[in-house]
Amino acid sequence: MSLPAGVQINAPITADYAKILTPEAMALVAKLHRAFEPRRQELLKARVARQARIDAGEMPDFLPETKSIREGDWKIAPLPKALERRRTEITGPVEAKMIINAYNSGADSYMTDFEDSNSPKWDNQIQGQVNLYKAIRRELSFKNEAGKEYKLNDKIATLQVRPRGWHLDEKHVLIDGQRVSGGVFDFALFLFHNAKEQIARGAGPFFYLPKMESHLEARLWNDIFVMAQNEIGLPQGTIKATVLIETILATFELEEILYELRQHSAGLNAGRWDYIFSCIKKFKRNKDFCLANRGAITMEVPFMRSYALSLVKACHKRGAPAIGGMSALIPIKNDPVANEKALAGIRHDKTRDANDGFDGGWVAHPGLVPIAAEEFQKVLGERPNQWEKQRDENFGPKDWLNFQPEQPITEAGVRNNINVGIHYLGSWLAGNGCVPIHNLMEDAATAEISRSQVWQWVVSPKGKLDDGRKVTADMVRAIIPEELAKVKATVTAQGEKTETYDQAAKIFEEMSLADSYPEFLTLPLYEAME
Ligand SMILES: CC(=O)SCCNC(=O)CCNC(=O)[C@H](O)C(C)(C)COP(=O)(O)OP(=O)(O)OC[C@H]1O[C@@H](n2cnc3c(N)ncnc32)[C@H](O)[C@@H]1OP(=O)(O)O
Ligand SMILES: O=CC(=O)O
Ligand SMILES: [Mg+2]
Repeated sequence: MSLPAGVQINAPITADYAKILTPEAMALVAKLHRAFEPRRQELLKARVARQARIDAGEMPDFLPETKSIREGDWKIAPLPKALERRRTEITGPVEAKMIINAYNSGADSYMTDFEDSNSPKWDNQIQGQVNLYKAIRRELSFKNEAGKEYKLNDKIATLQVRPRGWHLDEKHVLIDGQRVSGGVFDFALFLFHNAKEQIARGAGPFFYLPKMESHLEARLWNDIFVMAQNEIGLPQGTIKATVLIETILATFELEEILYELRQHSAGLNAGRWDYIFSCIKKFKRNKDFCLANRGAITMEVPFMRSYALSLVKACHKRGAPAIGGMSALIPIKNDPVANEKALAGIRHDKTRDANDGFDGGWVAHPGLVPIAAEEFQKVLGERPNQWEKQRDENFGPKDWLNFQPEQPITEAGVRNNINVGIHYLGSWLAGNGCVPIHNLMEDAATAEISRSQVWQWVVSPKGKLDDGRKVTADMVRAIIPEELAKVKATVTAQGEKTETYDQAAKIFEEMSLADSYPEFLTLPLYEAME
């Protein structure tokens, strides 16, 4: 297959993949890479430098140089009709059956995911692009092993696409000998093949942008949008993107992020799981900071609540949608009592978000769409959104950095983190990036919390169990084989292979006991995968 000069693909290219990896589409990838890769690398270096300053005791605050943006009178550009109603947004990995089920779920919108819920194997990435290409043209179908056929309904959800974050490379694609950004690769291929088709069908190229830490990172996406629109002949402002506020540092730049993307913004989303992970990651070496068991860090604890309400306030002040995040609760089969409890938990989550002013929220599973829809209906009635609802609290650093509760930390909590971490890593290495574990949705973001808590409880003087024992490296080393055995038994009982789980346990131990904390668990995992 012919590729533009300087472009190399070191992975299999099937006949279907060749329809995506065309010379013209790869030329766009190469153009964006050559124009913007130096800036991506600078921004990644700036993250490392900032982390070093935080490790040395610097605390984040509002940026003095962007005061005029926070105080200025501006709004984001008007949104297309297709993005006015987003009460229910279902999310999920880019597999054919799940794409069809999500599109047909009755949700207003569907965020298809190359990120947290996707394991970025070459085949997952490119087959995902093939699936979306077909789905947008209504050519996607699927038949399961029992012969059940899946097709798209007449009425389907509005598509939004989440490319990978700035930290991830696509190692199979080299441009001038250098790895391309995973996010730029996912974005450019999708946009090149589908934007005009989506517009012709009454929607548009809509994206979700993950894990950003500053408005300068948002500016990079904006500049990429501008060049990509020019390259493929789309009017400026056609692309719309919702930014996930899922790092503690981004909370200090909510309005700046909206401002950078104001021609392309579709609002902000409260990505709670990566947010908790980011709080742990950023302040993990601060002796005063140590969060309790994962289950105790709910949306109702003060630092999470102040973040969520600040996000609604910033969005509505700027005419932008505020979209709520995802509860990890999912329907539970074969246990009606536990199922009722899980569904009540979802209802509670959506009721709170709707009353707080969010315009919609995420669900993990089609069975949860009607519940989320009902709760938003109660608050919104006939209105498609509540962009007009203004909040007037003035939360700031002392609220966002008030990291409580610190207790309980229990042996069960340590074991749960180790069990979930190994289970998720093993599944990810096998190519599945979203897994039900102990009746909860687990993806890269939730697994990051688990492995980071183990690291922090070992390192922090506050990492003590409720019975007085200190969490130590020896304790973790002793628990890992016990939890690995439990994980393997569970996976075997589900009829799946366990061959990736020993490696997962090894990587988990290395990551949670290393002196130098790996910035993302997906970085060593990605190097370990083909
Ligand atoms: C922190 C964040 O980033 S959140 C965003 C990322 N996370 C996600 O997107 C979560 C996506 N959700 C999922 O992957 C799944 O719901 C899981 C893994 C949590 C649970 O999956 P399962 O145990 O297979 O669910 P279950 O067996 O109840 O599924 C029933 C049906 O619903 C489908 N389904 C479940 N979740 C989804 C979904 N999110 N999208 C589309 N279809 C779905 C299943 O494919 C299955 O279809 P079938 O009956 O036609 O075979
Ligand atoms: O991407 C969402 C999150 O909660 O993380
Ligand atoms: Mg996330």
